[in-house]
Amino acid sequence: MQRARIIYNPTSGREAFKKHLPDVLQKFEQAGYETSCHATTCEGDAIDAARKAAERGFNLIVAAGGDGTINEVVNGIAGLENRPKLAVIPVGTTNDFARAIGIPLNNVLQAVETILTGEPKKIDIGQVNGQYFINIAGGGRLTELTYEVPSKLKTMVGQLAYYLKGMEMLPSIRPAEVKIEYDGKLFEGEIMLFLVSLTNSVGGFEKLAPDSSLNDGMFDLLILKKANLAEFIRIATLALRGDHINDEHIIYTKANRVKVINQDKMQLNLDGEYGGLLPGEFVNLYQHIDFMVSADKARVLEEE
Ligand SMILES: Nc1ncnc2c1ncn2[C@@H]1O[C@H](COP(=O)(O)OP(=O)(O)OP(=O)(O)O)[C@@H](O)[C@H]1O
Repeated sequence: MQRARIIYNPTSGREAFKKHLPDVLQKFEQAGYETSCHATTCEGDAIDAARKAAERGFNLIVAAGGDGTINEVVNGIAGLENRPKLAVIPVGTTNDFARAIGIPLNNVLQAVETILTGEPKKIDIGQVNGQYFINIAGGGRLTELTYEVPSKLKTMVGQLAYYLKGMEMLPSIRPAEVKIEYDGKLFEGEIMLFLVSLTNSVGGFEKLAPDSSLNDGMFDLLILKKANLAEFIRIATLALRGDHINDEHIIYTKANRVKVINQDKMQLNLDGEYGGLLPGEFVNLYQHIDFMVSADKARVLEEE
């Protein structure tokens, strides 16, 4: 008998998941899973809950929440030898990862249907300084705006909140002096930000890392070198269409390992949350987690 554990964040998004819970449980039961659930109680609780579920032999963990909840569930199991499969029901404010694996957003029952008709696929995740990430990591003042946006504002206006906060911060953004080693190459100089990404859709910029693949063992590394305000606005506009990658201020390349050594104090951003201070070495863990992806996405991944 297959066993599934649903770990859901009751505060996520518009708190819409709970009313669907009986239907969700029933659908997983009908599909042959003996299913139970756990509502997270505070920040970090999904890490513990996921680890316990893995240790108790659940075959599938279903994370219901936003990117923050999936990140925690992954952090709970990524270090274990025997890792259950993961599935995602996206009900958060930002659901970049669910979008990347083809799970429909903001429709709980459709998401469940997609999971149950989908396939497990081995997907890369990232590791840095003992922590794991699923979408993106980065550093530089500009990346800090993701956690300076108050969550109430996030829920109310979604992605727009990031842009507004970004506009407000722009004039105060200072470059930072760094050394970045990536797969044997070295960049040394002042940067506005660097990003190490696993998926191509980041904070509403769907073409920020246009070449990223979910299962090739490589990050997309993007470095934005020192730029003035006018240059920065021009590059951000290009980035909306994915046309930023040939700009002279940008380094955009694939890398399996990225080591960042900072001269100035620099915070690490992991999947949009504060992840401690840099320096750090980012390692791509090749096909480390089995995620249930949509049938369409499974076909695309097989063809890549
Ligand atoms: N019971 C709880 N009370 C308060 N916070 C919680 C609770 N359970 C989980 N959390 C925290 O809420 C954070 C955000 O959750 P999550 O990502 O699921 O939803 P979101 O905020 O709607 O979406 P996103 O993070 O994608 O913007 C998580 O990082 C988690 O630590």
